[in-house]
Amino acid sequence: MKAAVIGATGYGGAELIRLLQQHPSFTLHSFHSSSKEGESITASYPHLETVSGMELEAIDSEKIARDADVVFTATPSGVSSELVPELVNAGSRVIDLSGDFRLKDTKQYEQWYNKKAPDEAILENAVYGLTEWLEEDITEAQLISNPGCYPTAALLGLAPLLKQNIADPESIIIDAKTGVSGAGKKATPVTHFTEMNDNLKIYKVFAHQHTPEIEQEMARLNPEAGAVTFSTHLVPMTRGIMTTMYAQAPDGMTAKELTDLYQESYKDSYFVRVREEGTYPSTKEVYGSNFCDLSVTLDERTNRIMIVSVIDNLVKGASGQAVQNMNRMFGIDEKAGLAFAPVYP
Ligand SMILES: NC(=O)C1=CN([C@@H]2O[C@H](COP(=O)(O)OP(=O)(O)OC[C@H]3O[C@@H](n4cnc5c(N)ncnc54)[C@H](OP(=O)(O)O)[C@@H]3O)[C@@H](O)[C@H]2O)C=CC1
Ligand SMILES: CC(=O)N[C@@H](CCC(=O)OP(=O)(O)O)C(=O)O
Repeated sequence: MKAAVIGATGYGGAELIRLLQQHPSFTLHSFHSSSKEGESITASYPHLETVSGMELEAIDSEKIARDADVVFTATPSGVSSELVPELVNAGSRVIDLSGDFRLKDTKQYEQWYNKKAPDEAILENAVYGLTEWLEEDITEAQLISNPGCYPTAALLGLAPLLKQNIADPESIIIDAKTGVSGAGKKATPVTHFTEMNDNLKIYKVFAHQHTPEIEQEMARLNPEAGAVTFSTHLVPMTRGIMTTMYAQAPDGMTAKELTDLYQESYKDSYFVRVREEGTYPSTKEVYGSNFCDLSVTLDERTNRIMIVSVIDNLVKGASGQAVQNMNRMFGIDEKAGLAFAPVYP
């Protein structure tokens, strides 16, 4: 089967190329660019020399739909909302990495992204692809909206608690940190070297566009869930997200019961690894991989649950989960092309 990647010159696109070039059932059919048509991908990414010398092609939705079995749109928010409907209407099966098709409430999208919402008919049929918690079979789905990086880490960490209705959802606080590749390839005044080196920054305080996405999906897991406190920080590292989450526990709960619940919840999920009680994951332990490592514990003095969740933002937080969703869409083993160990140290 054949895959096409739009936005191949970005970080998410480059990661899709890395994952797809060694996939057992898909070949990389074409890469597409809005600004570098005709250039070799190695002009943008010399590390892909000998891996793929293919040329970047223009974005022609009709042609892509005719030639490829699946299309990844690793394009910015506001671009996907225009591009994805063209592809869907031309008959493509699409996995979109942007935030454009995640929020079902278009008013919320316009408020948090400050952009025009996508076509409602296309949006209605988009399936939110948090793979481990998909409620439906996606083998017939035409459009998957791949979750945001922070929501992936946060929701995988909170889902067992929410599903079992263990903690008061109103008490949940999500404190998150990310590596700088989360901001994409272009340096900005916030992310360039002298700003980020030897520094730790809080940003988008109470204004992060992933807040409504997390709330929407928390409510799907537990209708009692409402507004959440969510803070985001930039850390001087390339890849990785750590979310540390807190919730008030009911009386009488033990750390062991919580760990047992998490281990049971994820016993059939290859990519979610729940740590033994008393051990905590770090971002390096998932670097370059599709794993999400979790630990859960209880502070007996405050009766507060603490969950730690780590992912690689470019893999489980973007391109890896997108490939996992593609595997599900095509009814093949969800681990295909993804069952490799993290890069360590
Ligand atoms: N980085 C991360 O960790 C994560 C990113 N995402 C989301 O994935 C998407 C891709 O992110 P990322 O790769 O980091 O971003 P980058 O900024 O690194 O790359 C985005 C690419 O989109 C292409 N592009 C820009 N404008 C247009 C346009 N008008 N039409 C078509 N293509 C365009 C550009 O390629 P060209 O100029 O060659 O067309 C660019 O290389 C974004 O929506 C992002 O929010 C989601 C989760 C995590
Ligand atoms: C470090 C950094 O800036 N990270 C980005 C991650 C979000 C992203 O990738 O955008 P989507 O909304 O399309 O998921 C941010 O915090 O906005």
